[in-house]
Formats: sequence, structure tokens, C-alpha cells
Amino acid sequence: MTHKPGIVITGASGRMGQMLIKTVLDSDKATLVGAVERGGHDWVGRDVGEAMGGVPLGVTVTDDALEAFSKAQAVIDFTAPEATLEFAALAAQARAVHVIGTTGMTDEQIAQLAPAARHAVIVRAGNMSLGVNLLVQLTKKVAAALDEDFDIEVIEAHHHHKVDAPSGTALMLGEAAAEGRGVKLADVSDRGRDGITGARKRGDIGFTAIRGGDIVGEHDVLFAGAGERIVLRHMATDRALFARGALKAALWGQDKSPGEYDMIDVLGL
Ligand SMILES: NC(=O)c1ccc[n+]([C@@H]2O[C@H](COP(=O)([O-])OP(=O)(O)OC[C@H]3O[C@@H](n4cnc5c(N)ncnc54)[C@H](O)[C@@H]3O)[C@@H](O)[C@H]2O)c1
Ligand SMILES: O=C(O)C1=N[C@H](C(=O)O)CCC1
Repeated sequence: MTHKPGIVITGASGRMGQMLIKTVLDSDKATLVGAVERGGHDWVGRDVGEAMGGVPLGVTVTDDALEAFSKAQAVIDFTAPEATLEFAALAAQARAVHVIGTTGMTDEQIAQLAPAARHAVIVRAGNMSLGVNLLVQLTKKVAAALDEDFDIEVIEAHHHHKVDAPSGTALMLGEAAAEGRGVKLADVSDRGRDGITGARKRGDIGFTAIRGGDIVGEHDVLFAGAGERIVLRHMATDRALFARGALKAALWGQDKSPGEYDMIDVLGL
């Protein structure tokens, strides 16, 4: 029998945490060996299966991340920026693959992952789905083919609990559009228009964030020209999509050298 990598899920009680636990349990390629929550959370000390309203799974939710990671081959982490930075150092110490789905990290926080990536594999992406990563590649191609006569706008919509904007996916799409155009996103990014903004600046890449209800995640990249518009669209209707991608990344990372990777690497796009 081949060895199944042991997986720890951080943020176990979260929307993605619970989806990731179900995805690992449903997989015949990996085993759930740990579940981590923040100190003081009422799931800590409980069996994770029972806490999720099901049967006991023999895995107790812990706030001791290093202890949990030391038994694992991979950590799948969809939590919050500060927590993810802490987990990166601990996953590196345990030599476990660290799959990061957390969004809303600043450029400075992303740079702080580098020391951990010298010791362990880190796969980080603002969106783990095949469809969005294909859309990233398409966006790059379309942006490279069109000149600044086409205004680029990224429009995203998510559920009302989401705390960061623009979404990680919108930023991936914006980066891809900027790369296609041969410019730096930071130089052309236009976020949060309000009031007398003045006319749109040629070459800018605009972002709009919609928040409402239970929208899982929707992204449009609009190329608006004179007399015509092109819209590239992805619509996620089920969070399982992201969890499946994250598990794929955790398995893919098992035989890779330490370093920072993304889903384009995992999916070979
Ligand atoms: N990359 C992707 O494909 C993708 C997909 C969906 C969501 N996300 C991102 O994943 C993150 C989580 O999303 P969510 O909807 O599950 O949020 P959520 O609020 O439902 O869950 C976050 C969980 O993290 C836990 N947490 C926070 N700090 C912690 C700590 N120090 N230790 C342990 N646990 C801690 C919280 O208690 C909570 O259970 C967000 O950044 C979101 O944008 C990414
Ligand atoms: O629910 C969320 O939060 C999501 N976050 C990611 C993002 O910021 O793009 C991916 C889609 C869902």
C-alpha cells in the first residue's frame, strides 16, 4: 500500500476549514492527521468530527500548531494573514508542505514568507481553482493582444462575510492583465472610486468589489473599447472547488524542492 500524506487543516471551524476537512476525508490519497484553531476558540479540545456535527474522527482540535504540524506532511491554511505568517515558520520547522489560500496579505507580509520557503515547499494562490488559473492565463494573453484603447476593469463579487478587498483572485487577474501589458500593477491600479474622480486615466486597471449574501466568488475581467467589449468571466458556485485545488497542491508539493510556488505551477498551465 502506498503512503498517504498526513494533512493538517488550520482554521478548522471556518467556511473553508470545514470544506477542506470534508475534502480530505473524502479523498483516498490523503489522511486527516490534525485540525488547528486559534487559542480560546470553543472547538479547541473537541473531536473535529463531533464539532462539525458528525461522527467522531479521532482528531482533536488543537491550538498547538507546531505539535500538529510535526505529525504531518502538509498543512492547508485558509485563515488570516497574521496567522498564516506564524504557520509558515512552523510548517517550515516541521518540513511540511504549506498550502496557503489566505488572501489579504500585504506585499510586506508576502515577502516575510521567503525564509520559510528556504526550508519547505510553499504553494500560495488567491484562488485554487483550475478555472480561475486558466482565466489568469487568458487575461494575460488578451491584455497583451490589445492596446490601451481598451480599458481594463476587474469586477468581483463575494459573500457579506468577506473581510478583504479587492479579492485575492481579483489581484491575480489584475497582475496578469498588467503583465500582459508590460506594466507594473502598482503603477496603474485604480481602486475605490468615489466622488468627483475625474475622467478615467488611460492605461489604468480598475477594481470594483461587490459584497452581498452568500455569493461564493465571481470575477469578470472587462476589456472595454470603442464600440465593443470583451468580458472574461469565472463563477464559483461551490467552495469544494477551492478545497479540491488546495488538496491537489498539497499532494503535488510532496516531492518538490523547498521554494515558493503557485497554482499555475501545480496545474502545469
Ligand atoms: N485561495 C482560495 O482559493 C480561497 C478560497 C476561499 C477563501 N479563501 C481565503 O481563505 C481565508 C479564509 O476564508 P473563510 O471564508 O474560510 O473565512 P472564515 O472566517 O470562515 O475562517 C477563517 C478561520 O481561521 C481561523 N483562524 C484565524 N486566526 C487563526 C489562528 N491564529 N490560528 C488558527 N485559526 C485561526 C478562524 O477562527 C476561522 O475559523 C480568507 O482569507 C479567504 O479570502 C481563499
Ligand atoms: O470566500 C472568499 O473569501 C474567497 N476568497 C478568495 C479571494 O479572495 O479571491 C477566492 C474566492 C473565495
